[in-house]
Amino acid sequence: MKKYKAYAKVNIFLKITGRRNEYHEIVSRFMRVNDLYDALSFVSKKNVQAKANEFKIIGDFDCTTKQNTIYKAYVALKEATSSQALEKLMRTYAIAVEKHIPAFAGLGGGSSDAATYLKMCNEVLHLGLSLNELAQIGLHVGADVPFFIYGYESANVSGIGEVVEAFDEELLAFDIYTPEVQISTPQVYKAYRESFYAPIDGFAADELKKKSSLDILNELDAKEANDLFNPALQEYSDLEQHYQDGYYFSGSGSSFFKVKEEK
Ligand SMILES: C[C@@](CO)(OP(=O)(O)O)[C@H](O)COP(=O)(O)OP(=O)(O)OC[C@H]1O[C@@H](n2ccc(N)nc2=O)[C@H](O)[C@@H]1O
Ligand SMILES: Nc1ncnc2c1ncn2[C@@H]1O[C@H](COP(=O)(O)OP(=O)(O)O)[C@@H](O)[C@H]1O
Repeated sequence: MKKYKAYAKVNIFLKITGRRNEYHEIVSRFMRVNDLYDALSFVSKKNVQAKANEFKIIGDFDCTTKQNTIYKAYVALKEATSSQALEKLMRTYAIAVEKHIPAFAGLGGGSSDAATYLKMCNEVLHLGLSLNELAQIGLHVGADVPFFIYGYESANVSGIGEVVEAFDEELLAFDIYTPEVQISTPQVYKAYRESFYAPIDGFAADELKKKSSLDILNELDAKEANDLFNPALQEYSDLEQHYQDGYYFSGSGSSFFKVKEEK
């Protein structure tokens, strides 16, 4: 069976521009991590231990099936399309995931799996959904899902994650370090809101959106580049000891990254 790659991402910069209900509006440069991905495939239930009516995910996860973003993507797709063929597909096949992207890492692993699953279903079932439609469905699963639906190597992402604009630049290679600190995204946003709230204005956001990722990383330090780094340090005191000079913080953490040095 064909294998589909679900890439990781890093946030080159992530700035808050305001609030929307329970969410925060952001402006962020997302870049794909080309050498870090999960691999997803459909596997016939004849070849695995699974009940006919069970939604079966095979893979190394620390959450239940109902909590898995892939299952959430299935539910969202079913609601959006009422597709009988989708239900039939998941009665016949399990979804196998070779998990390489660490969880709780700020690398978007769960969101990328969900996006890839939506695209796989669209392809094999000939649902004919556009990328915009898939992104809208995916947004119900997580704010990072639309970026992975569009599949750009680099993009400016805004709103709460639903506005994705391709950014034309060279794809960078990264050294990534993921400390074993289980960071909760909602907790970090909450700490930002309560202790660090200082949204940037539209002019500053536009300036950032125009700059290449290399220029951003040359000009800003880790705290300037990511508004969620200070709140994450406040909430997770263990994080400080893992921070090394020259590294940047991805999303709500816990991963740090830097551009790979050429050998
Ligand atoms: C911080 C970022 C940056 O890329 O990603 P990660 O570091 O988690 O990968 C995203 O903004 C996270 O995206 P994601 O992890 O998909 O968030 P969701 O599941 O949609 O939201 C979880 C919770 O985080 C908070 N949240 C999320 C996104 C956002 N723009 N504002 C928020 O305040 C809300 O409290 C929300 O209920
Ligand atoms: N397909 C999935 N892959 C990874 N984690 C998942 C998935 N589905 C649900 N989760 C849960 O989501 C949380 C972490 O999400 P993940 O996307 O890996 O991290 P982050 O949002 O920090 O990038 C954990 O609670 C994990 O159990």
